[in-house]
Amino acid sequence: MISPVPSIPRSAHRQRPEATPYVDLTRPEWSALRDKTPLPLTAEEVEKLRGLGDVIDLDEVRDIYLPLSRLLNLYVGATDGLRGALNTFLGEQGSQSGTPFVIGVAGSVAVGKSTVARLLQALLSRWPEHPRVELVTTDGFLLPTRELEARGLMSRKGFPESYDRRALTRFVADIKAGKAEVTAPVYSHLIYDIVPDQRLVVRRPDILIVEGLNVLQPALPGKDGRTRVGLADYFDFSVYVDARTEDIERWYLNRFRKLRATAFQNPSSYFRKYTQVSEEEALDYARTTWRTINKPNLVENVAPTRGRATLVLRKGPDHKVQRLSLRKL
Ligand SMILES: Nc1ncnc2c1ncn2[C@@H]1O[C@H](COP(=O)(O)OP(=O)(O)O)[C@@H](O)[C@H]1O
Ligand SMILES: CC(C)(COP(=O)(O)O)[C@@H](O)C(=O)NCCC(=O)O
Repeated sequence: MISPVPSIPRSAHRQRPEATPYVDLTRPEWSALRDKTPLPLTAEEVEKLRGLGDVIDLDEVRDIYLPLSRLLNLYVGATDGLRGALNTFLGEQGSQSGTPFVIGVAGSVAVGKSTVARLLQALLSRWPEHPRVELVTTDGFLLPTRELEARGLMSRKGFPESYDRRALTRFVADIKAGKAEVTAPVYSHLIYDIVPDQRLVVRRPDILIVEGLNVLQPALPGKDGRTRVGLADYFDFSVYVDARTEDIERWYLNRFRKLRATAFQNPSSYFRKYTQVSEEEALDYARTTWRTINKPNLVENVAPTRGRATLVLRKGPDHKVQRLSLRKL
């Protein structure tokens, strides 16, 4: 008689480690790597970081962002080595040089992308191997207000369709190709629109940081159904800044409250009207914007790209990074 195949007890299924392309680290595990990081921060550099105008806890810089700048420094060197190997293989047809290392920084509105990107720019530029670090935010590629209005997209600002995605991809492709000078439009939070007649100029950086909500979105297929080259195809490394949605909403409302007391007071500010009403009325508007625009965009478009990042930084309610997931090679 054939004996039946023994069934695997349910508990064994549960214990089998889940296959994942990431190595997960707790905050203490990651911050221990700090000791292996050359270039500790000098007092002068600490002052410079403070000058960025962000509320940054310096322990957070030492524990999280300093080791991250070391990891990125290693990646830049290793990518140069790989490029050398490729050039050797391709010979005449290869000969790529002076190609900048491109880092994408993704995440929800108000999760802290700009703060992370500015910190990385400051920390990475301290390394003698790559002193020229440029930072570009994707808002420059939002369609101008008149175009958003014409397409009925004013309440979809930040959604993938509110950008000129082709121009954004071309911009990064040109920088990656080593073009001497590449320009981009400029967005102003003050006027809530693209600034006419102003361009941002990028001249052959060692590292380019591209920060924006949708930088990890795959390209839409072409009309012929073929896959197109997308922005993320040009990234050498990407960071997804992650946190609980309720925490992000709170940060969004806090930032709105702070801006109401500062930048919105400017007579040219698009949001000046919210300084003329009560704080509660102003916050009601911000809550509605969160509920109808930024949260749906996070859920539908931004969060689904998390799994494409090289590194996921998971923040706690106080903005401190609690866990990190780093893609294995
Ligand atoms: N590490 C941090 N510590 C404390 N506050 C932070 C930190 N990072 C961001 N914030 C605050 O959270 C809010 C959103 O950050 P910001 O970088 O403007 O987000 P995003 O660029 O993703 O919209 C801002 O008010 C910012 O000052
Ligand atoms: C300008 C943004 C779309 C972010 O752009 P990004 O640089 O991430 O491409 C966003 O900050 C924004 O203004 N969203 C519109 C809804 C709101 O006012 O919060």
